[in-house]
Amino acid sequence: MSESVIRLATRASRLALWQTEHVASLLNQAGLATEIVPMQTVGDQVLDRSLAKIGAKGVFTEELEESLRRGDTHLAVHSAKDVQSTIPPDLELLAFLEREQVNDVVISFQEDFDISRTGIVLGTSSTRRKALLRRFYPLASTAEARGNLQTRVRKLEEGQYDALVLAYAGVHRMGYDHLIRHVLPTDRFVPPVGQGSIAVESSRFLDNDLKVKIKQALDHADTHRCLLAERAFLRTMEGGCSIPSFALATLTQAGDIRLHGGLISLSGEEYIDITQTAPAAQAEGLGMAVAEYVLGHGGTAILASIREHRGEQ
Ligand SMILES: NCc1[nH]cc(CCC(=O)O)c1CC(=O)O
Repeated sequence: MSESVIRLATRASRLALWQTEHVASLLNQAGLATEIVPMQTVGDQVLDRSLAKIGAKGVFTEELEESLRRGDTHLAVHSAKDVQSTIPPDLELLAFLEREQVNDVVISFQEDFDISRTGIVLGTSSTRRKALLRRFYPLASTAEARGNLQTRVRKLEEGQYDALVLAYAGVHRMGYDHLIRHVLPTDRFVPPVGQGSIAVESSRFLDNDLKVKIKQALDHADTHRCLLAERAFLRTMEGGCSIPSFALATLTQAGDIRLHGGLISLSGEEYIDITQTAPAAQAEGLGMAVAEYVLGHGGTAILASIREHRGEQ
């Protein structure tokens, strides 16, 4: 095998492979040869519990990071949403790919599906989606839906739920657009940090010239700036994927960053959010400021009650 082939660590799900093939094709266009190395993560193996209950950080990333450390692979390709807010010191996030539409969507095989109807069952395992649904669609109930997208869509087709609530990015990439019945608005269903972008991670010790080439081929500067703000928000919230926090950064026409972030209680009753704007160079400070506002205006109490609730289970 030639030394110059870039080995890409990825989960083995079809969505992860699609995303990694996308990364590979951008690298190939830049003249870099690639090889895809699929692997299983804890998140792929433990399917009988919600992610909140598995609890461990990095359920979809740790095995990929271990492979970077061993030098078995050069890059790990993740859904940005699945990447922990703090990266271990021997690793770094090299690039964020241009973001796909960020919305959550509702998919169903029922052509006349209406989310406002009484008594419908929505499949989701996300604490954020469950809480937002309780707040905005209190007539619906939710049921656990773990597993990769194909598994969830099969369960939907079998009638285990009336509909699934999912990220548009995954639905679109897997070719399920024809099942979309509602596109949930981002001002209410604010997405989780990173949704819709692909993150590329490497060892800090990867050759510097190669890092520069990889960044040039993959990184989308505007997305990267937005993700810096969102990830600083998440770090300050000390949330991780099991906390129903949300944050969406966008660029204004003037080139500033606008960050809408918040937190919702599990019952959906309490909802704290704020939008702030700052110059793009202060992306991380903006993320911290929005999180500090949320924590200081009831967020700390919500987090404490979520932890207490977890302790009881
Ligand atoms: N948590 C699983 C996961 N990780 C990334 C995506 C979709 C792609 C993305 O959000 O970037 C999904 C599925 C979903 O939330 O519906």
